Amino acid sequence: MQRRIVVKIGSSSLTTPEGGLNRDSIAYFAAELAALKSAEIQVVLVTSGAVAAGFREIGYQERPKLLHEKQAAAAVGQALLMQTYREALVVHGVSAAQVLLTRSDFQNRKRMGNASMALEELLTRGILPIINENDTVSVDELKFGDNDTLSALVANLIKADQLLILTDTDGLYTRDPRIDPSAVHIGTVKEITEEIYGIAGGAGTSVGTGGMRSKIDAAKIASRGGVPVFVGKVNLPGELRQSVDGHGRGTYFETHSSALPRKKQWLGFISTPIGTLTVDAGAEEALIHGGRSLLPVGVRGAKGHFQTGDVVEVQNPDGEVLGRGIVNYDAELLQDILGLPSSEVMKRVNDVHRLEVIHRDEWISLKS
Ligand SMILES: Nc1ncnc2c1ncn2[C@@H]1O[C@H](COP(=O)(O)OP(=O)(O)O)[C@@H](O)[C@H]1O
Ligand SMILES: N[C@@H](CCC(=O)OP(=O)(O)O)C(=O)O
Repeated sequence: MQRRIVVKIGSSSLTTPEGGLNRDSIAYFAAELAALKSAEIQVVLVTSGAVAAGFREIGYQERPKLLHEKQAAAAVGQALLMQTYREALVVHGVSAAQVLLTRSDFQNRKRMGNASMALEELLTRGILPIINENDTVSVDELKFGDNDTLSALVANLIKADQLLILTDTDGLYTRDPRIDPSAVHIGTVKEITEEIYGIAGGAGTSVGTGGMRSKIDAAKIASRGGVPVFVGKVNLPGELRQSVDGHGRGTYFETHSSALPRKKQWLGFISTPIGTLTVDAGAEEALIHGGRSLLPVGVRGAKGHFQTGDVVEVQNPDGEVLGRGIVNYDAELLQDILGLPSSEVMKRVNDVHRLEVIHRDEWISLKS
């Protein structure tokens, strides 16, 4: 079985701060990607840079902030981006395909099936799929915004062996190194804890969007999908291959667990919660450490107009998100029984198919 890698390149590595594509960078990445393909590694590229590449040509002085302006800039920039990649790749005999995806595509099983089949076919035929968010049609609440999350979902979808998130810094530091030059580099992260989230800051430049925080989010999604992640910098010949082989300038995020079942990946990282439940300390313990289901007795409050079968977010009284699950009651009925012991619930309801508010098989913990 051939090794399969997803490489994500951020705007900061592809464009100049003033706007516009850095053609030398794209030529460099094209050579590095071609070298992986020559080594019989299957590669999918997730690339940002459409907005940054297009905004000057459309007449904006700086990276636009309004959604419709970003969408217009991306429409110009995406064509430029693909054209530049294709020209740079053809020199190495590599043919590229454009794939544009949105978050709502991941929420639709059929569309995901189609994307997955198309990607498989492209890889089988030796083509390099180049993926970006379909910025021009993405609406605000369904946007990835940065491509880090998109790259993690793609890595899980195609069951990649590794995800490499390339950026302008050589990985994670104890603080944003642009702000604190004495920050210490972290070579390996065994587990993504609250502490790791605490040290990751926002974007470093005016062209980048997600910063280190969104890379940690992505690393979490991929590692829960069973895909190890590298976040770092490559700009020397042969350095992408070295990074794949574990000798890169960056941070390696390990994965211990085997891949979560697809249903749980969907629940945790793709679904859109319709409501929020607040649970007490006993229920938190049962869900997080006990591997148990959520019973009505542990629910303190419910917000939102959810129906049976919808996804809800679960939090503790401090507002900390504990996870997500599929709820077995609609909001109205749950209001009548929350806090009640199971014996009492059984007296009041007669046609629910389960007593549990969230069954453990339909729950994913998101607590770090
Ligand atoms: N703890 C940290 N360690 C390293 N970089 C950090 C940290 N916190 C914030 N950053 C910033 O994240 C930036 C990379 O993210 P971003 O600008 O979004 O790049 P990209 O366009 O490649 O996605 C770095 O340039 C750095 O300034
Ligand atoms: N889809 C957008 C990605 C936005 C962006 O800047 O993302 P990133 O550089 O990965 O933080 C684009 O191509 O401009």
